[in-house]
Amino acid sequence: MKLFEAHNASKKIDGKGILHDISITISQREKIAITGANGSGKSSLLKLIGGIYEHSSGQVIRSPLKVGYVPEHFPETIRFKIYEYLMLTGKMNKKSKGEIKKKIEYYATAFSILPFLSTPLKNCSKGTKQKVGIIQALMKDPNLLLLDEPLTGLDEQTKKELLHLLQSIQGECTIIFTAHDSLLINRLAYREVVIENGKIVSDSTKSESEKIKYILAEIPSTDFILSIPSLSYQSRDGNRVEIMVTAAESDQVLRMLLDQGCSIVEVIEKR
Ligand SMILES: Nc1ncnc2c1ncn2[C@@H]1O[C@H](COP(=O)(O)OP(=O)(O)OP(=O)(O)O)[C@@H](O)[C@H]1O
Repeated sequence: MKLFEAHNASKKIDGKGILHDISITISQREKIAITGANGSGKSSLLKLIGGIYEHSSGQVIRSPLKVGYVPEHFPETIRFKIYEYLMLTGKMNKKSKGEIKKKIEYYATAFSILPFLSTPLKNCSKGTKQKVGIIQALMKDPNLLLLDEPLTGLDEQTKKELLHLLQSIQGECTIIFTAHDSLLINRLAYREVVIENGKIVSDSTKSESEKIKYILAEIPSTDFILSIPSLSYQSRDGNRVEIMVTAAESDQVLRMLLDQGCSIVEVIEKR
């Protein structure tokens, strides 16, 4: 199902052309990275897709969508504690108090921010603020999640954590994000749209060898995994880990795991 179509759409603000001749079709469940240099128009394209910017000319068709939008910068002046802020955004989405409480508890646990729920947002780390930004968007149960540079300024560990959280968002949700960070572009997106001076200059889907695979393995100890810095993994129950690799590198990693006496439980490709 198509979620968004633009045909030669342009956007001007105060007479200045920001986006030019944008033609693009986006379908349900896609995971798209919008990349390009600073000031090229990435955020503006994201806003056009989400309906935050209306087009000035051309044609834009949007399906009726619940859009969750995570801005690049969390407003620094918000005086609320995390819990209060999420309650408030939940109420703005017309959810019942019980439902909001349940969702806050669920996402605060999943995003490991339970201990900070009573902390004022302005005192939180950038990573925690970013998680809160994503939670407020997810609480809408969006079918389109838009993230503006979600990993910028975070340390490597928090980047990996957020990557896993974004990958674990199940269902029909379409995710579109702007990024400079190769981690998110390589590991989350299946399609990359490159923008230059407000124009789309490339729109490509990953080849089979670039697709991501997940290896679920039982390992004697995490030391071996930790010794490979580029490998991204998440601990599962007991001594199980889920390791994320590109299809091209999966055979080599499988061999390394077997050499180390690990047993392979499952290898899956996720979309
Ligand atoms: N609301 C606005 N008012 C005026 N100019 C704007 C507005 N939004 C975007 N622009 C201009 O449009 C151009 C593209 O901006 P945009 O934020 O979309 O780029 P970007 O690729 O996301 O940049 P960055 O990587 O630095 O975040 C810039 O020249 C910017 O100044």
